[in-house]
Amino acid sequence: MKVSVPATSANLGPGFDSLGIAITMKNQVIIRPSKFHSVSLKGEGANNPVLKDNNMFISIFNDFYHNLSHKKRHFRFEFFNEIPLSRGLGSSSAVIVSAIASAYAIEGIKLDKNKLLNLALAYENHPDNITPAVMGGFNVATVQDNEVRYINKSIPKALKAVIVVPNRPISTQLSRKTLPFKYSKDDVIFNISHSSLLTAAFMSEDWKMLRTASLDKVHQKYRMKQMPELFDVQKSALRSGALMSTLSGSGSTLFSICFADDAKRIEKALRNRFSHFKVFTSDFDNTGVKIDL
Ligand SMILES: Nc1ncnc2c1ncn2[C@@H]1O[C@H](COP(=O)(O)OP(=O)(O)OP(=O)(O)O)[C@@H](O)[C@H]1O
Ligand SMILES: N[C@@H](CCO)C(=O)O
Repeated sequence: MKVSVPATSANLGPGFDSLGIAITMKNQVIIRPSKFHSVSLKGEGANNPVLKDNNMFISIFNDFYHNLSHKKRHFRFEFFNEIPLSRGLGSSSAVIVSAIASAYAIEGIKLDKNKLLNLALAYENHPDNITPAVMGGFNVATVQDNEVRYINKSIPKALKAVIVVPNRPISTQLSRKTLPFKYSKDDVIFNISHSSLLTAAFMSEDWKMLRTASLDKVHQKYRMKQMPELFDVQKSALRSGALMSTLSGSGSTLFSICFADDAKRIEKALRNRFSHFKVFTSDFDNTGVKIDL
């Protein structure tokens, strides 16, 4: 059985804890019944001993598997990870979503995507990464009465993402602690209006509006101060023709959206200037989690 889950970029500027989008970069796991428990890891995190010995996927999978099945079985887990850890591309959401989906699939139980999303919420209480990880595309989401309420929109092929991944991680948990406890009324109004405009721009495919609509006063500047070079990455991306450029999730990745025809030029400009970072272009994913039995 094989499960794959896309990487995601959350917030998209002003939509803190609410907006998120999926790209084609993904994590994949193949699970087979086996005489003994064993784990193989390829790609991102392959040399990280924590992922072998105390793997978040295995512990979430076991929680669900033991509740769903009364048989005692062992499995071989083969992980192929493309999503870098703690870089703001939704690595933890991908793990949560794939572990829950796998436990149901291995027991042959069909799991509705909305139920999967609500189960994932127990492990990540903001819905902006888990919603695109499950559904694909652009998503605006909130939580009410312990349920994710969302609206989803596919992204056309005419758009691509140009992504700059710094060589230093930022933990979401720590990064959230750098944010203020209180915001001024002006900043709150600024973010509500920009997040609303950004959502409307995605829904109506008014791409020229993205640059203005993606401005934020709630989290980016506080977080980017930890790695001031990110301000230069953002300015360079916009100067090279990106439609918008925002801190991805809690960082450290800078995520730019552009017209497909401009992607190679923007990627080249960013690679020339920030050769010590990983720079690449990606398509958007409109499918979300995929399960092959
Ligand atoms: N492939 C993986 N296998 C097991 N655990 C993982 C894997 N990828 C990430 N994790 C866990 O998730 C943690 C990273 O989560 P964190 O929320 O800090 O970053 P992120 O999800 O990549 O970023 P963001 O939420 O900003 O998009 C890692 O420290 C590790 O515990
Ligand atoms: N909305 C979250 C995304 C990262 O998980 C944050 O910015 O902290």
